[in-house]
Amino acid sequence: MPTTKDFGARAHRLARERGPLCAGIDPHGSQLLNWGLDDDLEGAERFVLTLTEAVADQCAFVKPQSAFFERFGSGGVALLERVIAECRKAGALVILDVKRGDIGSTMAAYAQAYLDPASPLAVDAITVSPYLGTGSLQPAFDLASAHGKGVFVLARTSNPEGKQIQMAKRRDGRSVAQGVIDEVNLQNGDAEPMGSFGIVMGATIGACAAEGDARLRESTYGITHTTVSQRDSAHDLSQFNGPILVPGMGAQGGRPSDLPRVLGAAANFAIPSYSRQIAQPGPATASIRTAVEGLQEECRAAMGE
Ligand SMILES: O=c1ccn([C@@H]2O[C@H](COP(=O)(O)O)[C@@H](O)[C@H]2O)c(=O)[nH]1
Repeated sequence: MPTTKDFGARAHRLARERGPLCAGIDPHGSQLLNWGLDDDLEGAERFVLTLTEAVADQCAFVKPQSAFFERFGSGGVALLERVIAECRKAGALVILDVKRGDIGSTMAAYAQAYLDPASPLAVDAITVSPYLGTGSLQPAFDLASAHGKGVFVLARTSNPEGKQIQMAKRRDGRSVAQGVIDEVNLQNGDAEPMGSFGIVMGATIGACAAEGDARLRESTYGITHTTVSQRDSAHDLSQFNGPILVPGMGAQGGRPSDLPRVLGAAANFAIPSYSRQIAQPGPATASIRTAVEGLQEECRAAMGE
């Protein structure tokens, strides 16, 4: 039974309060150099703590990219723990972009690492990969449900290489991505205002199926989105009832106007995510805050809020 303490409900509430934007915290070598910092642990620390101070009380969502911390070894992981704690203290929901996926028994250990509140790396939600089968992610769904956490499953990623596998056709006619979308949505049931199980849809991908296409599928083939999607060029989000993390904004070319194009009516579930672009005006925190405010407004307007 979903409650107001669940990730979906908390995300919905905070996005309305602070805006839908997710601030990515990626201590990328080139970003450190842009700020006049060395590409080492000390530089990364200055970079991420400055960004955290600028965005964590302003944004509903903060998304550290684990890889950029892990490259510094145990010191980087300790820094990640610190960023998580600071962001949560400032009231932001932390989505750790860690893209885990493994056989069920190992997946349970990954879930424990990030979704068990007793873990030093506990966050509000994580990204996971469904390429060992969406069913292999069940331990993460279960632990998230038990602790009011969220899970975002990669469906259509923002990189051009993703299309070949994600848009491949399954035997039932749906694309691999559509199968993932439908399977994740089963976890959400009829949760209100939305469930805690989300998908990742890059801002740089093709448009969603128009409403008319979804109706045509039903009337012509007597099928619904949960069985077969007849189009392979588009995805159908008309029944999706969870948060949609949208990376690829800014540096990769995605714009707020892409949100309704890619997500259709589900754009109101969008969490548009920017990493490099929000660090660009730094290191002055006031400049970062002003840029984030502008992007929040552009995203809200594009989402029809
Ligand atoms: O499909 C995906 C999934 C995740 N990402 C991650 O988002 C940020 C994007 O960084 P930008 O600087 O805003 O381009 C990065 O951490 C990726 O690993 C993605 O880009 N696409």
